[in-house]
Amino acid sequence: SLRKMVQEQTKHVAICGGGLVGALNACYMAQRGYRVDVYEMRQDIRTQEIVRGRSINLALSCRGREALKGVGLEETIVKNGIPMHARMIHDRDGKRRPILYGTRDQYIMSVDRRLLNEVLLTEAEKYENVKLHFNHKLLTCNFDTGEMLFQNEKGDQVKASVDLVVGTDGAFSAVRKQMMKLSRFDYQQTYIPHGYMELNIPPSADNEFAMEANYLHIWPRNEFMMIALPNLDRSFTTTLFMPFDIFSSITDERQLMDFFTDKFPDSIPLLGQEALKKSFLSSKPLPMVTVKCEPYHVKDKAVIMGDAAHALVPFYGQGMNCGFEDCIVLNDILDQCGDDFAKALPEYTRIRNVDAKAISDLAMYNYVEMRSSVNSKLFLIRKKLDNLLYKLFPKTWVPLYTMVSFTRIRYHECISRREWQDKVLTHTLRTAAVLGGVSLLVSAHALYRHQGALEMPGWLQAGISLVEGWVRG
Ligand SMILES: Cc1cc2nc3c(=O)[nH]c(=O)nc-3n(C[C@H](O)[C@H](O)[C@H](O)COP(=O)(O)OP(=O)(O)OC[C@H]3O[C@@H](n4cnc5c(N)ncnc54)[C@H](O)[C@@H]3O)c2cc1C
Ligand SMILES: Cc1cnn(-c2ccc(OCc3ccccc3)c(C(=O)O)c2)c1-c1ccc(Cl)c(F)c1
Repeated sequence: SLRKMVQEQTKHVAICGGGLVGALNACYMAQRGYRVDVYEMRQDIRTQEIVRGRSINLALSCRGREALKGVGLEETIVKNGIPMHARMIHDRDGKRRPILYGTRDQYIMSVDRRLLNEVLLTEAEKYENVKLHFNHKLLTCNFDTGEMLFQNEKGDQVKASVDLVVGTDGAFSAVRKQMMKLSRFDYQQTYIPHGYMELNIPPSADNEFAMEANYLHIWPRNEFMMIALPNLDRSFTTTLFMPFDIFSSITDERQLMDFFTDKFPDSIPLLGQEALKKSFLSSKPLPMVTVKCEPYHVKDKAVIMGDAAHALVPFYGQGMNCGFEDCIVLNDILDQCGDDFAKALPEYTRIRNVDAKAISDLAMYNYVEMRSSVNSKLFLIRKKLDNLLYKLFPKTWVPLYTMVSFTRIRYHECISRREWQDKVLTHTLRTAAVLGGVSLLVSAHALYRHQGALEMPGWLQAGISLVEGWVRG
């Protein structure tokens, strides 16, 4: 029948992992007319009750917004987010200084992770060619036949076979695990010595934000960093980043209060002393892993995206933004290749791998930089200098953070442009210094001659002979 023919013609795709990237990608593939089955190992998060004070939020920037726009969701998400126009740097003496991210329209957004996932799942479900399967954990998949084996909540095994397996199952991806058995699959992972712990700054007594709302609050203390992003309920989700061995050295209330009084004194009244003690001493710090691998595809049968392909350390706030941008990149390539997976998948690896590695390196660079040399003074100086040079040379000195967060310049190009800018700037500054120095010497020399001074000071003679030598050389 016609229906059977159409069904044969229609690409059948399984998306393993209904997290942020999987749910978004389901919308992109549904838009292409594919038959989409999403398999998520957890239960439907939309049925779980909301736990107050446990909201996790994420910084959404340009790349992620563009991806949401591609499926008509940007407005919905922006409406439910809070713009952050600047960083608010907290000094140890409690002083707070804002540094703008750029112009009025250059801001990042604080969005609630759970709400984002729910909106994406609900949007995906609206497509009649999308089916969501919760409580389905992928066990194995066969890249020759497209067969997949799941385990459902009853412990039964469920089989499925499709034209394309999409692995969006996160940093510990089962699809990637299968790929690792194949020859010439490169893989590397690194756990960093820092852990992170989420704390909560509740609204103030009169139910207002306890700090300025439209800011990314940062307490940079070299090897300790803390950030706070605002929530719609006027609380701030606060994340403390610290080496695991420091976490484990704080075992009682005294040690905890000594530590916070020394490092983050202004945050104690905001977090609430009793709440801080309770949540810190009852939580375990979580690990952060970075994963790099190549290729992202297997023949015309499988592709991995999001954290499954490139888990980043969170020191650039780009993991989700990068995973969302993966969806645009693959969608554009499918347009160019006319939905021919044999062509599109190798092209996806060729294009995306170099950019994912670039943002992974940038995130790790930020981690190393901030851990080793960035306290609040230096944070301020570097960002103010960045903004000043950007004002003076808007075409040549675009801060790296601006390129990464407010443009869709390919991640690897952000690095090469930055290196070029550094070269240009150091060359310009050196030339200016030399020219400045030479003109200083020449005018000083002329001044002395004019005043008939016979004996020129030694530094002037040395400088003049240096310049003569340089000019002759
Ligand atoms: C502390 C911290 C702060 C962060 N802050 C930011 C930020 O500010 N901005 C930003 O852009 N990013 C941020 N990130 C990164 C962001 O959280 C991730 O990049 C993003 O969640 C990746 O989405 P994903 O869908 O690829 O993976 P995940 O969100 O991990 O989703 C994977 C899904 O797959 C499911 N799954 C796993 N295994 C299986 C299986 N075998 N079968 C079926 N389903 C499976 C999981 O249940 C999950 O639902 C942060 C990360 C951390 C750790
Ligand atoms: C969630 C999120 C969204 N963006 N950023 C972010 C990251 C780095 C930044 O600068 C690095 C730097 C500052 C000073 C010197 C070198 C590098 C800036 C900035 O420029 O404001 C903003 C984060 C974030 C995530 C974790 C930590 Cl620990 C953190 F502090 C911020």
